[in-house]
Amino acid sequence: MRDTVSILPLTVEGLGFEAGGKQLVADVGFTVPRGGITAILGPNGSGKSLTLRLCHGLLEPSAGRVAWAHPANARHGSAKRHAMVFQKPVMLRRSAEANIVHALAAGGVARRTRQDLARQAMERFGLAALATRPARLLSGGEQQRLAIARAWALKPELMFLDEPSSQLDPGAVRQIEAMLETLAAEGVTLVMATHDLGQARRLAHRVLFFHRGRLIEQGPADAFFASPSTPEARAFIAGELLW
Ligand SMILES: Nc1ncnc2c1ncn2[C@@H]1O[C@H](COP(=O)(O)OP(=O)(O)OP(=O)(O)O)[C@@H](O)[C@H]1O
Repeated sequence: MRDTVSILPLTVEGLGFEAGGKQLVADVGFTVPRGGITAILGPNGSGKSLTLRLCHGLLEPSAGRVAWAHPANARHGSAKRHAMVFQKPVMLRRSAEANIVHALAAGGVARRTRQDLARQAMERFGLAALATRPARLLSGGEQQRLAIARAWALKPELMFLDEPSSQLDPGAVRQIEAMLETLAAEGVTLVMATHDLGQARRLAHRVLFFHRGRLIEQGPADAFFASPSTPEARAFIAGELLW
């Protein structure tokens, strides 16, 4: 049985990442409390994806730290209490449902419950009709919904999402947003990089705004959009080209 002590808040302090002699992320600090949706905004190449990967443990920071309130629970067996969904979902060459079963197996879930949990996840997000279809033949939007359902099946407390709907048509974007709202309403904490300002306005409670590898502004989403305090954020919101 899962330990129910929360891994949140997540505290990031002085986070830095260097590669190829370049400082790509520098001196990043923020806290993610329990609940709500945090949008990570910023122009191309500003360090959003790297920050998500550093927080999820896919990269080792070259400076600073990523601290979970209850570190022992951040990794539970091989199943983490935080999950990550990528811009382009990676699907195995098997059915949609088998992709979830595989993730549950990799996450250390007992064999006898995997099938039921996979089915629940498919039903939860209206994917039951796709269960036996080869996952790689699903549309982009269907694959992304499956990727989110697959992450959800492992019962994460927090989900990192890297541009989860950037390659989808408006209808599929709406479906993904509805899924994210459902997850947030269920109490899953979401941290999401997005280019889509409309999406951030619709979904986010908090904003982290990155520019050139630095977190230069953060706060409640309403305040960020109504009165950004840095010229860079003002320009970004106004749709002016930034680099
Ligand atoms: N492993 C790496 N080695 C060297 N440079 C890297 C590496 N990973 C990312 N970068 C560079 O670091 C910078 C930040 O990358 P990151 O992917 O975090 O940007 P981003 O804000 O997510 O951008 P986008 O909005 O375009 O996805 C970019 O200039 C990128 O080319």
